[in-house]
Amino acid sequence: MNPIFVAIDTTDVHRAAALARDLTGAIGGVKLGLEFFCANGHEGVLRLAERELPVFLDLKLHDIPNTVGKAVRALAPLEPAILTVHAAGGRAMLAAAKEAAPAGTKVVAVTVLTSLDRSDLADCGIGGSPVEQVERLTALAKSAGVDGIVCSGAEVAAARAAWPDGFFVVPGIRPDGAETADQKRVVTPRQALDDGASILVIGRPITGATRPGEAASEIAASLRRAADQWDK
Ligand SMILES: O=C(O)c1cc(=O)[nH]c(=O)n1[C@@H]1O[C@H](COP(=O)(O)O)[C@@H](O)[C@H]1O
Repeated sequence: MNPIFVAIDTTDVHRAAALARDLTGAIGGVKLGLEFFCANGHEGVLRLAERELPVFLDLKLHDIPNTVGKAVRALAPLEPAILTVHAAGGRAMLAAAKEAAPAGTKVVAVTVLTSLDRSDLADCGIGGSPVEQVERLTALAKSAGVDGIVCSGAEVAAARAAWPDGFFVVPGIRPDGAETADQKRVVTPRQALDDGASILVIGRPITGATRPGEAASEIAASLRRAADQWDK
Protein backbone atom coordinates (compact mmCIF):
# COMPACT_ATOMS: atom_id res chain seq x y z
CA MET A 1 0.00 0.00 0.00
CA ASN A 2 1.20 3.54 -0.82
CA PRO A 3 1.72 5.09 2.66
CA ILE A 4 1.10 8.70 1.61
CA PHE A 5 -2.09 10.26 2.96
CA VAL A 6 -2.43 13.81 1.69
CA ALA A 7 -3.75 16.37 4.16
CA ILE A 8 -6.37 18.23 2.16
CA ASP A 9 -6.57 21.28 4.36
CA THR A 10 -9.02 23.64 2.70
CA THR A 11 -12.58 24.83 3.26
CA ASP A 12 -13.26 24.62 -0.48
CA VAL A 13 -14.91 21.31 -1.35
CA HIS A 14 -14.35 21.85 -5.09
CA ARG A 15 -10.61 22.40 -4.59
CA ALA A 16 -10.51 19.35 -2.32
CA ALA A 17 -12.24 17.16 -4.91
CA ALA A 18 -9.95 18.45 -7.68
CA LEU A 19 -6.86 17.71 -5.58
CA ALA A 20 -8.07 14.20 -4.80
CA ARG A 21 -8.72 13.62 -8.50
CA ASP A 22 -5.26 14.88 -9.53
CA LEU A 23 -3.51 12.85 -6.85
CA THR A 24 -5.33 9.53 -7.35
CA GLY A 25 -2.70 6.97 -8.30
CA ALA A 26 0.14 8.83 -6.58
CA ILE A 27 -1.19 8.56 -3.01
CA GLY A 28 -2.66 5.96 -0.66
CA GLY A 29 -5.47 8.07 0.78
CA VAL A 30 -6.75 11.50 1.76
CA LYS A 31 -6.83 13.09 5.18
CA LEU A 32 -9.68 15.48 5.91
CA GLY A 33 -9.31 17.57 9.04
CA LEU A 34 -11.03 20.21 11.12
CA GLU A 35 -10.83 22.96 8.52
CA PHE A 36 -12.56 20.85 5.87
CA PHE A 37 -15.06 19.23 8.24
CA CYS A 38 -16.15 22.48 9.92
CA ALA A 39 -16.87 23.97 6.50
CA ASN A 40 -18.37 20.97 4.72
CA GLY A 41 -19.52 18.45 7.34
CA HIS A 42 -20.68 14.92 6.51
CA GLU A 43 -21.72 15.89 3.01
CA GLY A 44 -18.22 17.09 2.14
CA VAL A 45 -16.64 13.90 3.48
CA LEU A 46 -19.05 11.74 1.46
CA ARG A 47 -18.23 13.76 -1.65
CA LEU A 48 -14.51 13.06 -1.24
CA ALA A 49 -15.21 9.39 -0.43
CA GLU A 50 -16.61 9.06 -3.97
CA ARG A 51 -13.03 9.04 -5.23
CA GLU A 52 -12.60 5.61 -3.67
CA LEU A 53 -9.45 6.60 -1.86
CA PRO A 54 -9.45 5.65 1.84
CA VAL A 55 -10.55 8.62 3.95
CA PHE A 56 -8.72 9.51 7.16
CA LEU A 57 -10.98 11.72 9.25
CA ASP A 58 -8.75 13.81 11.51
CA LEU A 59 -11.02 15.52 14.04
CA LYS A 60 -8.74 15.00 17.07
CA LEU A 61 -11.65 14.45 19.42
CA HIS A 62 -10.93 15.35 23.05
CA ASP A 63 -13.76 15.46 25.63
CA ILE A 64 -15.34 13.34 28.34
CA PRO A 65 -15.86 9.64 27.43
CA ASN A 66 -19.64 9.92 27.01
CA THR A 67 -19.35 12.86 24.60
CA VAL A 68 -16.55 11.35 22.54
CA GLY A 69 -18.29 7.98 22.34
CA LYS A 70 -21.47 9.62 21.05
CA ALA A 71 -19.55 11.81 18.61
CA VAL A 72 -17.79 8.75 17.18
CA ARG A 73 -21.14 7.01 16.84
CA ALA A 74 -22.47 10.04 14.94
CA LEU A 75 -19.50 9.78 12.54
CA ALA A 76 -19.92 6.04 11.99
CA PRO A 77 -22.03 6.40 8.78
CA LEU A 78 -18.97 8.01 7.15
CA GLU A 79 -16.98 4.79 7.76
CA PRO A 80 -13.61 6.54 7.87
CA ALA A 81 -10.58 4.28 7.45
CA ILE A 82 -8.84 6.16 10.26
CA LEU A 83 -10.15 8.50 12.98
CA THR A 84 -8.12 10.58 15.46
CA VAL A 85 -8.73 11.32 19.13
CA HIS A 86 -6.36 12.97 21.62
CA ALA A 87 -4.50 10.53 23.88
CA ALA A 88 -4.59 13.19 26.61
CA GLY A 89 -8.35 12.58 26.89
CA GLY A 90 -7.42 9.58 29.02
CA ARG A 91 -7.94 5.84 29.13
CA ALA A 92 -11.74 5.81 29.46
CA MET A 93 -12.17 8.29 26.62
CA LEU A 94 -9.89 6.26 24.34
CA ALA A 95 -11.78 3.07 25.16
CA ALA A 96 -15.15 4.79 24.53
CA ALA A 97 -13.96 6.01 21.12
CA LYS A 98 -12.77 2.56 20.11
CA GLU A 99 -15.94 0.91 21.31
CA ALA A 100 -18.13 3.31 19.33
CA ALA A 101 -16.13 3.14 16.10
CA PRO A 102 -17.19 0.92 13.18
CA ALA A 103 -15.23 -2.34 12.91
CA GLY A 104 -13.30 -1.15 9.86
CA THR A 105 -12.17 2.15 11.39
CA LYS A 106 -8.74 2.44 12.97
CA VAL A 107 -8.87 4.74 16.01
CA VAL A 108 -5.51 6.42 16.56
CA ALA A 109 -4.47 8.58 19.51
CA VAL A 110 -2.61 11.84 18.94
CA THR A 111 0.30 11.96 21.39
CA VAL A 112 2.32 15.22 21.11
CA LEU A 113 1.40 17.53 18.23
CA THR A 114 4.27 17.97 15.78
CA SER A 115 3.95 21.75 16.17
CA LEU A 116 5.17 21.52 19.79
CA ASP A 117 8.67 21.32 21.23
CA ARG A 118 10.00 20.85 24.75
CA SER A 119 9.35 24.45 25.76
CA ASP A 120 5.74 24.30 24.51
CA LEU A 121 5.24 21.18 26.64
CA ALA A 122 6.70 23.02 29.63
CA ASP A 123 4.17 25.83 29.02
CA CYS A 124 1.44 23.20 29.43
CA GLY A 125 2.98 21.94 32.66
CA ILE A 126 4.48 18.83 31.07
CA GLY A 127 8.09 18.23 32.06
CA GLY A 128 10.63 16.33 29.97
CA SER A 129 11.11 15.90 26.25
CA PRO A 130 8.58 15.19 23.49
CA VAL A 131 9.90 11.63 23.16
CA GLU A 132 9.31 10.95 26.86
CA GLN A 133 5.74 12.23 26.59
CA VAL A 134 5.14 10.24 23.39
CA GLU A 135 6.39 7.08 25.13
CA ARG A 136 4.06 7.69 28.07
CA LEU A 137 1.02 8.28 25.84
CA THR A 138 1.89 5.37 23.54
CA ALA A 139 1.76 3.01 26.54
CA LEU A 140 -1.60 4.52 27.52
CA ALA A 141 -3.04 4.21 24.00
CA LYS A 142 -1.88 0.61 23.68
CA SER A 143 -3.36 -0.43 27.01
CA ALA A 144 -6.64 1.41 26.30
CA GLY A 145 -7.22 -0.76 23.22
CA VAL A 146 -7.02 1.73 20.35
CA ASP A 147 -5.27 0.79 17.11
CA GLY A 148 -2.28 3.10 17.18
CA ILE A 149 -0.94 6.59 17.65
CA VAL A 150 0.03 9.79 15.88
CA CYS A 151 3.55 11.05 16.63
CA SER A 152 6.38 12.80 14.83
CA GLY A 153 9.11 10.98 12.93
CA ALA A 154 11.50 11.89 15.71
CA GLU A 155 9.71 9.52 18.11
CA VAL A 156 8.35 6.82 15.83
CA ALA A 157 11.29 4.44 16.29
CA ALA A 158 10.91 4.52 20.08
CA ALA A 159 7.13 4.06 19.80
CA ARG A 160 7.52 1.18 17.32
CA ALA A 161 9.92 -0.57 19.71
CA ALA A 162 7.27 -0.38 22.44
CA TRP A 163 4.36 -1.42 20.19
CA PRO A 164 5.58 -3.64 17.33
CA ASP A 165 2.16 -4.18 15.73
CA GLY A 166 0.70 -0.71 16.37
CA PHE A 167 -0.60 1.49 13.55
CA PHE A 168 1.58 4.60 13.48
CA VAL A 169 0.58 7.79 11.73
CA VAL A 170 3.39 10.29 11.17
CA PRO A 171 2.73 13.92 10.17
CA GLY A 172 5.33 16.70 10.24
CA ILE A 173 6.84 15.26 7.05
CA ARG A 174 9.16 17.46 5.04
CA PRO A 175 11.27 16.47 2.05
CA ASP A 176 14.83 17.88 2.32
CA GLY A 177 14.80 21.65 1.98
CA ALA A 178 11.00 22.07 2.25
CA GLU A 179 9.65 24.86 4.44
CA THR A 180 8.74 23.72 7.94
CA ALA A 181 6.18 26.53 8.56
CA ASP A 182 4.43 25.84 11.91
CA GLN A 183 5.89 22.32 12.30
CA LYS A 184 8.65 21.98 14.89
CA ARG A 185 9.44 18.24 14.82
CA VAL A 186 9.91 17.28 11.18
CA VAL A 187 11.61 14.39 9.37
CA THR A 188 11.88 13.35 5.72
CA PRO A 189 9.36 10.87 4.28
CA ARG A 190 12.01 8.20 3.85
CA GLN A 191 13.31 8.59 7.40
CA ALA A 192 9.81 8.33 8.89
CA LEU A 193 9.07 5.14 6.95
CA ASP A 194 12.45 3.59 7.75
CA ASP A 195 11.87 4.30 11.45
CA GLY A 196 8.53 2.51 11.56
CA ALA A 197 5.71 4.77 10.32
CA SER A 198 2.68 2.91 8.97
CA ILE A 199 1.43 5.91 7.01
CA LEU A 200 2.75 9.43 6.34
CA VAL A 201 0.54 12.51 6.50
CA ILE A 202 1.79 15.11 4.03
CA GLY A 203 0.04 18.39 3.36
CA ARG A 204 1.66 21.57 2.13
CA PRO A 205 4.73 19.97 0.49
CA ILE A 206 2.21 18.41 -1.93
CA THR A 207 -0.86 20.67 -1.90
CA GLY A 208 1.24 23.86 -2.05
CA ALA A 209 3.36 22.64 -4.98
CA THR A 210 2.80 24.10 -8.44
CA ARG A 211 2.07 20.57 -9.66
CA PRO A 212 0.75 18.57 -6.70
CA GLY A 213 0.56 15.32 -8.70
CA GLU A 214 4.26 15.52 -9.59
CA ALA A 215 5.24 16.40 -6.03
CA ALA A 216 3.33 13.37 -4.71
CA SER A 217 4.80 11.05 -7.36
CA GLU A 218 8.32 12.22 -6.53
CA ILE A 219 7.83 11.51 -2.85
CA ALA A 220 6.23 8.13 -3.64
CA ALA A 221 9.23 7.23 -5.83
CA SER A 222 11.65 8.12 -3.04
CA LEU A 223 9.75 5.70 -0.80
CA ARG A 224 9.50 2.84 -3.24
CA ARG A 225 12.98 1.73 -2.29
CA ALA A 226 11.47 1.03 1.12
CA ALA A 227 8.52 -0.82 -0.42
CA ASP A 228 8.96 -3.84 1.81
CA GLN A 229 7.74 -1.63 4.66
CA TRP A 230 4.53 -0.60 2.93
CA ASP A 231 2.55 -3.54 4.23
CA LYS A 232 2.94 -2.83 7.94
O1 LIG B 1 -3.28 14.27 13.38
C1 LIG B 1 -2.66 14.82 12.47
O2 LIG B 1 -2.81 14.48 11.32
C2 LIG B 1 -1.62 15.78 12.85
C3 LIG B 1 -1.03 15.61 14.08
C4 LIG B 1 0.12 16.34 14.42
O3 LIG B 1 0.72 16.15 15.48
N1 LIG B 1 0.59 17.24 13.51
C5 LIG B 1 -0.03 17.49 12.32
O4 LIG B 1 0.49 18.31 11.55
N2 LIG B 1 -1.17 16.80 11.99
C6 LIG B 1 -1.88 17.11 10.75
O5 LIG B 1 -1.04 16.80 9.65
C7 LIG B 1 -1.16 17.78 8.61
C8 LIG B 1 0.21 18.35 8.33
O6 LIG B 1 0.16 19.23 7.27
P1 LIG B 1 1.47 19.85 6.63
O7 LIG B 1 2.26 20.51 7.74
O8 LIG B 1 0.92 20.84 5.65
O9 LIG B 1 2.23 18.71 6.00
C9 LIG B 1 -2.19 18.81 9.09
O10 LIG B 1 -3.43 18.49 8.48
C10 LIG B 1 -2.28 18.59 10.58
O11 LIG B 1 -3.58 18.82 11.08
